[in-house]
Amino acid sequence: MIMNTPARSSVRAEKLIKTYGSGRTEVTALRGVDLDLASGSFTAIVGPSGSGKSSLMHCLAGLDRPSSGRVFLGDEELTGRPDRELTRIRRDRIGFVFQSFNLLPTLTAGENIALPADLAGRTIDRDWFDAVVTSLGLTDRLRHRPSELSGGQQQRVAIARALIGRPEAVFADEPTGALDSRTAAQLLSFLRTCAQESGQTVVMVTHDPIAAGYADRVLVLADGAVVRDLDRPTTDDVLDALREHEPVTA
Ligand SMILES: Nc1ncnc2c1ncn2[C@@H]1O[C@H](COP(=O)(O)OP(=O)(O)OP(=O)(O)O)[C@@H](O)[C@H]1O
Repeated sequence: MIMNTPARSSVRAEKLIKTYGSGRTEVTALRGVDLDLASGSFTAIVGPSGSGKSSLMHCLAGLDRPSSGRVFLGDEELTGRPDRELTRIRRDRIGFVFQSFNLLPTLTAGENIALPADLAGRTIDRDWFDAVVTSLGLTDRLRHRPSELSGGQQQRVAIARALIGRPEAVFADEPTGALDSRTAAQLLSFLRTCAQESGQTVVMVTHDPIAAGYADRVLVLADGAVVRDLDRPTTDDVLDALREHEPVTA
């Protein structure tokens, strides 16, 4: 009998707890999250505002440290490492798209996209650069500076920058927030291709059930815990799961 090999684990978290502040102002953003995302998977994290989505992504991407628990990228543990090593792992193996695009205003779009690879001293694969830029519709915008681009174009430059080094894990916080529906659909299809064809592990936070419908797996977060784990859900499945966990309003 042929056994299916279990998918290789890429991003893993054990008993993640994240609290901010202390004493009377203490807020618990994550309450013991366990997570295992396979290489080449595309996962969407959804949930009400304040449910802990950004906190979870920041801990998984090594941008913030959990209060307790462990985070792994492949076989390497991120938790407990000195800042210098975390910075190296992030630079070499992780791409991150922030809600605020964090583009450098004095550089052109093309230079912004190439910057992380340049800083890491890596040569950029021209074919891959062209594929990313074309899929994101940025070919005729490469010489523009961020101030000369629309919000959606700046968002796409930030996404191209995160993808250009072909990192094994890509984390995107609301990547379609500033995009019209056609450009959003193009981007989501491209992220899915990155997962399926390049084996990259893609994790995205989104408020949009349609965007979540592009993912293989949707995790619903509520009050700092994963309350649903949906396998290839439709947009309606995501909407239903979100409705179940809407915060009760008076
Ligand atoms: N730096 C911080 N200091 C104090 N509290 C914080 C901080 N960051 C987040 N929180 C709190 O932690 C909880 C989870 O926040 P988080 O940003 O992770 O939620 P989210 O699901 O991403 O929200 P949104 O969808 O509104 O972006 C919230 O109650 C928030 O107020």
